[in-house]
Amino acid sequence: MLYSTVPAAEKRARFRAALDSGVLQRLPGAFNPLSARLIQEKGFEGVYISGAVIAADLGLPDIGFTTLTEVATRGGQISRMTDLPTLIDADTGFGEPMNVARTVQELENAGVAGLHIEDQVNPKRCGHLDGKAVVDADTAVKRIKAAVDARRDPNLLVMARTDVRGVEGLGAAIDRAKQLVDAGADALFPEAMASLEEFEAMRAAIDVPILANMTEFGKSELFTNKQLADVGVNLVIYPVSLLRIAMGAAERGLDRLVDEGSLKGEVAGMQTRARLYELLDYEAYNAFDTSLFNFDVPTAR
Ligand SMILES: C[C@](O)(C(=O)O)[C@H](CC(=O)O)C(=O)O
Ligand SMILES: [Mg+2]
Repeated sequence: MLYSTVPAAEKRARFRAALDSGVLQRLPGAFNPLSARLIQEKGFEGVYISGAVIAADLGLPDIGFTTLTEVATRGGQISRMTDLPTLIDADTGFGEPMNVARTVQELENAGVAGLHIEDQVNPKRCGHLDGKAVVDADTAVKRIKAAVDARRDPNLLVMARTDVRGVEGLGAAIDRAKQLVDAGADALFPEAMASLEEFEAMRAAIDVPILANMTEFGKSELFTNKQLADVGVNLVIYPVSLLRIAMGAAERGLDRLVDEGSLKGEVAGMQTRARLYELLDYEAYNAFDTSLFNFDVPTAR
């Protein structure tokens, strides 16, 4: 009830240990706090908090409109709903290296287990689109150094994301990755990798955990967990997938309502009231007041 009782420091320590375990960590993106509970219940190892989803949720394109306050607030709302570690998208760090330092402290306060900072210029864009641009190595390194120096919990995972692959190719991306790891990055997010061989080459070049971004409609094929584990990938994110699934279902439902004048035909595919209450742990709130859950809930699933 109310929810996670696991302190952020403990989640971070567990995340570090899990990344060392050799087991692929699967992090679906929570599109709201409630979906983070679903992710935990289904047995995933962590929860991703996507910048693209936070922006889309606000009806904005993912080009750097969201503020640190909005992202940290959402990070806190989602992190408090799960015992799992959360990894949050800190975009370019919301400004200059000095701003990156503040970003890290605010996200740390929000209770996330890790965050990633990317080397795109502002305004940034989705890493799987053409026409993006990256900052020079010196600026990218400064962002990571500022992040590492600013954290107060040494277990807060500072992940460097490089977008160089889509701009200058794999060789340049590997060079950039090495510089970011030398700057103190605990893990690496090589964006828009084109093949398993590219992940393999990145794996051979650096010795920190590597993330694969299995975003749909992007530059990477949707590899299986086994394919990714076999080439030495340590974490995989499905950043926007649950939002896409939910919005797809919402659109189909609305079309049916227009066509049929009722949602009767949709009910079988809906989450039931019973299941929603189960996820909310509704019954547990009787601990405060036993009159709260004194009714029958239809159990049909
Ligand atoms: C991972 C990502 O940064 C995100 O914000 O979720 C996006 C995802 C997407 O737009 O598909 C990205 O730049 O890859
Ligand atoms: Mg993003």
